Amino acid sequence: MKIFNAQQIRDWDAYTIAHEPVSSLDLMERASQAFVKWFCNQFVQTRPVWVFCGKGNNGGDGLAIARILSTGGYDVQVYTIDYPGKASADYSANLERLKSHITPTQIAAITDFPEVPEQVVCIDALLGTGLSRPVEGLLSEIIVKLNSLTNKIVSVDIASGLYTDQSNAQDDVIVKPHFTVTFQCPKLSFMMPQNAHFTGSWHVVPIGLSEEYAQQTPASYYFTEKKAAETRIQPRQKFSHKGTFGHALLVAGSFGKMGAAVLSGKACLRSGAGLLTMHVPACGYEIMQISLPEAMTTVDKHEKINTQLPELDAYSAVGIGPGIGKEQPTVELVEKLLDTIGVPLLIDADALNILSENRQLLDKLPAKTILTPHPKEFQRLAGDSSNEFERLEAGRQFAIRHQVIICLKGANTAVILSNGDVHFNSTGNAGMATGGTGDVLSGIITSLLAQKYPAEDAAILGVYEHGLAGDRAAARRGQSALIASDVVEYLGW
Ligand SMILES: NC(=O)C1=CN([C@@H]2O[C@H](COP(=O)(O)OP(=O)(O)OC[C@H]3O[C@@H](n4cnc5c(N)ncnc54)[C@H](OP(=O)(O)O)[C@@H]3O)[C@@H](O)[C@H]2O)[C@@H](O)CC1
Ligand SMILES: [K+]
Repeated sequence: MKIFNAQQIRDWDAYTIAHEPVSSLDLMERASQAFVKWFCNQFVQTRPVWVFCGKGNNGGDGLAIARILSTGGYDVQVYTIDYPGKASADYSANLERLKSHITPTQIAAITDFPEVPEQVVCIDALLGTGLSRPVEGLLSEIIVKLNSLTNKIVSVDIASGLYTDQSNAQDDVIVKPHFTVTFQCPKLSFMMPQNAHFTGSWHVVPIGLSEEYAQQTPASYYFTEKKAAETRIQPRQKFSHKGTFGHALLVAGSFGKMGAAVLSGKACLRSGAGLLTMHVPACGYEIMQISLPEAMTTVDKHEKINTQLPELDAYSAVGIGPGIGKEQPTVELVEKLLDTIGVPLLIDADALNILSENRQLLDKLPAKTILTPHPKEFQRLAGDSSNEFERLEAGRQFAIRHQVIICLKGANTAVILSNGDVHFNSTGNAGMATGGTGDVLSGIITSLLAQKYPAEDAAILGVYEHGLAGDRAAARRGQSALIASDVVEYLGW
């Protein structure tokens, strides 16, 4: 699913109005009905609903939502806010329509803000995607009040005060909703961990905006859901054999960190590679043979670290990094690998740190190499950023400059392609913030590369399936108990 920016969303709206055709007032009605449908599934009719409306179209939605809920039997009160600025035409039209159902109360000063009983669900329809500047004055006082309540808050389209596609300042006043019900597509700002408090649990509801516009309008940002991920899966043919599915090489492990090698190796096999060879230091030989009998093992001459590059001819993809450490002989191994590799490559963990500390190696990265940094590793690679929008932009510039693919790990892992397009992942949960899950991801993606998946598909699908396995595991045992081995256990597609 494409993620459009605020201007594109306005254009999408206008395109739909012109081409469907539909009046903007009817489109607002459709959006409001879609919101109400979600709302009625979430909150029973006995919950009183108070709607706080600004004067733009977001406020217009609020008025229409209030009317529809009231017609549907909810006990609804409406608060309009008296602040400088002109009301939109559809807001005014909906205010007229509302009057035969509900008499709104105007808030002219913060002292007019009502006492809100505990049971009330508050709907935030103050400002939407038309936000153009920080919220000030009475509107900001109202947001502060709303945020001080213990009541459930549901934001219409986007939390009031939150920008759609740019970073807010640290001290901006923004609603902190429990839920956001957003129209037609997720918003870029929802993808940023810094905004988690300002989205709550967010849900996209379709409002029938033009499919044609969505298809023909280029976007730089995408949200990878089930369908987008599954279309990338290559079905296995009946007459295939293990040679069909490639031979992966994982260079992993060091003394005390053989677990990283085991986890990535297991994940690699569970992700469909025909054959797997693990290259590990001598101390890891028995560990690998016992814990991963399905894999072959080549051992380094060094007891504790990897120093030698195995002959690469036999392999269809290579993954390097989990648990390897940063000793000088390992740095040399990474350099030699970059000088000689002719098959798809994944670089993770300490191999990324080696790149950060030996920056001349960056110029040797083969095109479409997949890098899987967590935020700290990414910072070492690409430098500091003052917020997550800036960090994402730094990631795009890095990916374009070096022609690599970056999986920037976190909630909604961002897969940044070498043309700068970003695919945010929809799966995964906070239980996966535990040691070893990154090693699992490396194994999955290396496996897909070995099976000749295009690098973009390997990254996007690998990240999706990794998160999905984590979600299955969390559903079975809860987030706190989740460990990386569980993610491997629940892989499967
Ligand atoms: N897209 C769709 O398909 C559909 C969208 N719909 C709905 O429309 C919403 C977008 O509507 P919208 O453009 O009228 O924006 P919204 O945020 O309500 O108000 C903008 C007004 O507020 C003003 N303003 C800006 N910042 C301000 C501030 N800090 N403090 C005070 N005022 C501020 C701004 O002033 P200006 O920037 O022009 O000076 C302008 O006058 C969208 O979120 C969704 O709910 C659905 O109804 C139907 C389908
Ligand atoms: K809002």
